[in-house]
Amino acid sequence: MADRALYLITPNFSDSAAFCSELDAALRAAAKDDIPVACVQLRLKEKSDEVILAAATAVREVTAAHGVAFLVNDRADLAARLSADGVHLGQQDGDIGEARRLLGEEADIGVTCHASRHLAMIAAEEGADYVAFGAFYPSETKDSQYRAELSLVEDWTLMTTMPCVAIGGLTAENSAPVLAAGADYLAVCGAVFAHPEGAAAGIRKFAPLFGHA
Ligand SMILES: Cc1ncc(COP(=O)(O)OP(=O)(O)O)c(N)n1
Ligand SMILES: Cc1ncsc1CCOP(=O)(O)O
Ligand SMILES: [Mg+2]
Repeated sequence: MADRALYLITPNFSDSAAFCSELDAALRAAAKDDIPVACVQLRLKEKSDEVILAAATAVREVTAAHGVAFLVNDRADLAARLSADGVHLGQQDGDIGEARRLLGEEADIGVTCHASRHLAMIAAEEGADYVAFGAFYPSETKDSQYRAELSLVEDWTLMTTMPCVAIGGLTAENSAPVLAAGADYLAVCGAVFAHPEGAAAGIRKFAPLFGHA
């Protein structure tokens, strides 16, 4: 994954065609304005495997067209069936070693570490490729009982070279301190996909954070 970039997380969509059209518009806008996008994580909750697999096929067509990595949330087995670029695992989503076995050495395996340096150190020891800290701000997408502080990111970047993702209520307006603290990726769902003027307008707002007016 490219460094210092957006990490897009899908909303829990039902209409794949409509979502893919929004995603395509967002990725076009990002490319035009030079806004780096490292990956798209397919995060579909409470859906059957068949629904996830069909949605994944549609979303991956869009990510592939834009040269953006495609990650699956929660399910290393589905990520393997899809030959996805990686998987994001929460603390209850299975074992990093098993995900590595299923996905191979090249896959990106990320792990939710909430607001805990201890969890991040364990994930690093177990072979994760990145750790995710959050929530930094209240999120409309997912309630989180954890609140991460900027100092956690600062400490992590001093301690290790392992990339870290920041997540939770991130917007173009509140993310500058998170990047300044050393976060490699800004994981964003609502600020892009729930933007009132559409996902392309949502993603354009992030341009100044990546050095573009
Ligand atoms: C990049 C990233 N960070 C954290 C999460 C949250 O994962 P998890 O705690 O497993 O919660 P769900 O997303 O599965 O509800 C994530 N998905 N992505
Ligand atoms: C999956 C997840 N985990 C912690 S907050 C969150 C949701 C991120 O979405 P948003 O960018 O809309 O807050
Ligand atoms: Mg999960």
